[in-house]
Amino acid sequence: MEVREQVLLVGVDDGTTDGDFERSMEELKSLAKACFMEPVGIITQKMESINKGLYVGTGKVREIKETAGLLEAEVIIFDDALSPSQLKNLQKELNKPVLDRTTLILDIFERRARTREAKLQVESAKLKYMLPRLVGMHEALTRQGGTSGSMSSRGAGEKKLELDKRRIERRIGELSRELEEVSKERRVQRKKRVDARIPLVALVGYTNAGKSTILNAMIDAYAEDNEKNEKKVLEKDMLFATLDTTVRRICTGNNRDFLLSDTVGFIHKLPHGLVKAFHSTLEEVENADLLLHVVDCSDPCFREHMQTTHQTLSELNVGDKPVITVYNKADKCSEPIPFPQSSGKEKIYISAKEKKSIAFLTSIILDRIYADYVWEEFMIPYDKGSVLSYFMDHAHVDSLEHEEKGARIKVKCHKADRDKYREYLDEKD
Ligand SMILES: Nc1nc2c(ncn2[C@@H]2O[C@H](COP(=O)(O)OP(=O)(O)OP(=O)(O)O)[C@@H](O)[C@H]2O)c(=O)[nH]1
Ligand SMILES: [Mg+2]
Repeated sequence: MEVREQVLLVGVDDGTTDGDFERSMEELKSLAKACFMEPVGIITQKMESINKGLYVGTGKVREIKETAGLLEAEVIIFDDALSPSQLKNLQKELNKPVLDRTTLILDIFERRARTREAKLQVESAKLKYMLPRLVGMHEALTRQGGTSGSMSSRGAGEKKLELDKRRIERRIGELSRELEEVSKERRVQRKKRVDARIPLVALVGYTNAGKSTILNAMIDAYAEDNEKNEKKVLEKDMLFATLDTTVRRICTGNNRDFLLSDTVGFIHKLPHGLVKAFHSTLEEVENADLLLHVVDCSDPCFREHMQTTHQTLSELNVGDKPVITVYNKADKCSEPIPFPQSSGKEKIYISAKEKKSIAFLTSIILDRIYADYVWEEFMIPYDKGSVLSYFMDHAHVDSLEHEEKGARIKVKCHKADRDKYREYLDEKD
């Protein structure tokens, strides 16, 4: 059996939001577990503001050191992004490896990255985070090696640090060039889709809300049997199961297809730099016609999770896109909520595990993305075959009858198409 590293978790409660702190520490526990670590204890401190030099108070540092010794913790993990000087000082005081929330998230991202783009993005984010913190990391290593103190070894250490810095800077440069290449390929793909005028719907929301489960259920409902398995994505009860953006075509028939994209989940205290690092995968969200904000409404903290998602979306400058809030896992709520049901145009309650809910969600999506579509009847003369085939390819055709003067079709088409082909409208009176 694999030996798990024992870790001690540390957090500061600044008392700003009720219940926020406990939730954050619980989440840190899950993050540590997702990195295959074993949390053996939690130390917390109530403080109005974080200590600039040490994150916690001086007395607390002593307590952490003693507790870590007692519980045989090998690593100490802090619940915030530590500044380079905090990291350096804590490492020195505690004489043990120190990690922070961001490092854990980056570590999980690294494990989960599958596509070339995700791998490049994670490596770049990690190096950018490490660069200003190298000094602290180096000092800790030198101390552990027992070579601190002598002038000659310090000189050698500084030289090594300089070399490491330069190597990392070079690699960051390479990575951003490679990412630009991948991003270009993605843009070509997107242009093809835009030209084909297929609406793009993006699933967004907190990690573990059920985004991938919804995508898979849609594939189950609307894909051919033989391609179901290869199209599906990973859904799992763990943080950040999805790192790559996957776009799938959902074929509901009658020219009412849409593309559905699954994206990386958001989390509380996700560092700004990391959101930016994922910019190119999140471009699908920026280009979406409609966002489905998936919320796990069985989670007691769902309101805070929604808040985090809203913040992250506005960081991505997509805060004003049309949104449907999908309250998912209604089957798991402690207070039963009837589902599927909608509340106004913007909110629906479903369970991704239920077929009826998926059909309901699909009809709500179609109503929204095809809101600019209108029912019309056209009479298209037989010598205008190209107009007829345009409607057959781009409109939702209800009926087609061949009459003496031409083809009579009843369709739901885009308003722009109705205006363009106004002369063929079959106005009865
Ligand atoms: N009971 C119940 N469980 C659900 C429902 N939807 C999803 N789940 C479960 O919730 C867990 C997380 O689902 P995912 O679809 O992987 O969540 P996600 O939003 O894609 O998560 P990330 O990829 O980490 O961002 C899985 O174990 C699902 O089986 C639901 O409606 N009801
Ligand atoms: Mg997922």
